[in-house]
Amino acid sequence: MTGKIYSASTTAPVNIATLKYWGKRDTKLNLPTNSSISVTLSQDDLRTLTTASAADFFQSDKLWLDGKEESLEGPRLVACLSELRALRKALEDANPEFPPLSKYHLHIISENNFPTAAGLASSAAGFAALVRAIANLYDLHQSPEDLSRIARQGSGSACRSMFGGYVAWEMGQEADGSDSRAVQIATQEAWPDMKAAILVISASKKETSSTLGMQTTVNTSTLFKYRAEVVVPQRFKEMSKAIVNKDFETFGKLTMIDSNQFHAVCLDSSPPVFYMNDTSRLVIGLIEKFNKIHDRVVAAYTFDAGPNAVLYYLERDEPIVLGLLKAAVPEVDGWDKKSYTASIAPTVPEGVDKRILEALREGVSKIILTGVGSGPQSTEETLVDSNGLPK
Ligand SMILES: Nc1ncnc2c1ncn2[C@@H]1O[C@H](COP(=O)(O)OP(=O)(O)OP(=O)(O)O)[C@@H](O)[C@H]1O
Ligand SMILES: C[C@@](O)(CCOP(=O)(O)OP(=O)(O)O)CC(=O)O
Repeated sequence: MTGKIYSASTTAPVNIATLKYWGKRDTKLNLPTNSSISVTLSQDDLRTLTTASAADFFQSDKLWLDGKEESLEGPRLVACLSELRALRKALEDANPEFPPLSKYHLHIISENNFPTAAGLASSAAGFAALVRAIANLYDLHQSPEDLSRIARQGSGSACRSMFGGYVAWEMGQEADGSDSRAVQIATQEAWPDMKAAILVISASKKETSSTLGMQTTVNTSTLFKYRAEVVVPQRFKEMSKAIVNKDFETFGKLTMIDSNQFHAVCLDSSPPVFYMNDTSRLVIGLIEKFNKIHDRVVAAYTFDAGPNAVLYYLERDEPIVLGLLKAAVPEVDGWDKKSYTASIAPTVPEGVDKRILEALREGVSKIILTGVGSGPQSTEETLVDSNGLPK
């Protein structure tokens, strides 16, 4: 017997930090040791689509990710579901005519249009979509800031994917995490010409998870304390100001030095944690040289917990940045996704060693061209069929 299935679907974006979150002061609540900042990337290129559904005949909570059933027993998922259910329960208590969705089991179906667990921030988009979809299903009226506190418990960086544009995660001080949440620094419209090129250097699952890597750093790195207590608070103010002022020179410089410091504290951990590889380091060398030749910051690199490079640059510099990348990796997948790249000529600026470009060719498998984008969006597209199962 099947009864009514209630459902809601949303998409959610990936975000790539420009001031990195690395370290937890509370591992259960995902409370960070420092505030962080990120750019939300366009969902035209990278997105999670999640449908949350509830019905009185569902036998248990279930999650399907990219067509495969996954366990819902992990403490992070449990924390998100129980907080959302408690909010729905309060709404039902105040409005007895509402259907008792808080008592029904959930079927959650999700698809990422990019590789999962490959250092492309799938957990951020995934948990943001899960929280947003259930909040929509439950008709919750909490603000994105409030919901970001729940998404944070799924994966820290997920709290920043509750917003589009330029986003800060304020670390907060409270032991219960009530003030550790994401806020928007600037909308996508306020600084729309931010572009990003992702060089996929490896799309395989990483060796050391972010969760494990950052706890090794917190427990063993002596440089880490200085980063969290002295460097990041100052950098947070400078980067927020650079974003509001659309000052790419400062934004880009801070982005690069912060990525490098994050990887330095990883190296200062015991045992050391390595996320970048030789190709990643070639990208750093190339971009440093390129900026030097132009005598300004044209492109800024950043690397998360994996070897993939993300380059931020402004739209007006697209011809020279993509000209360089076309000279380096002309054959990789991804160029054909954007028709405007056909007219961009491969260009090697004088002073760039062609051997570096040739070496890069060996290590880069794909390019994703994207830019700043919006936050989660409700959609009519649904992943659930009339029996409450994945379509
Ligand atoms: N759409 C989704 N819905 C729910 N959970 C998801 C979704 N996508 C990813 N996840 C969860 O996130 C995990 C992957 O997170 P992980 O941190 O290992 O990789 P990543 O997010 O791609 O990389 P990084 O955070 O370093 O950029 C998956 O194993 C899954 O548990
Ligand atoms: C390097 C980072 O991407 C680390 C992200 O870590 P996660 O948010 O994936 O970690 P958990 O909270 O343990 O799920 C930097 C960042 O996104 O700020």
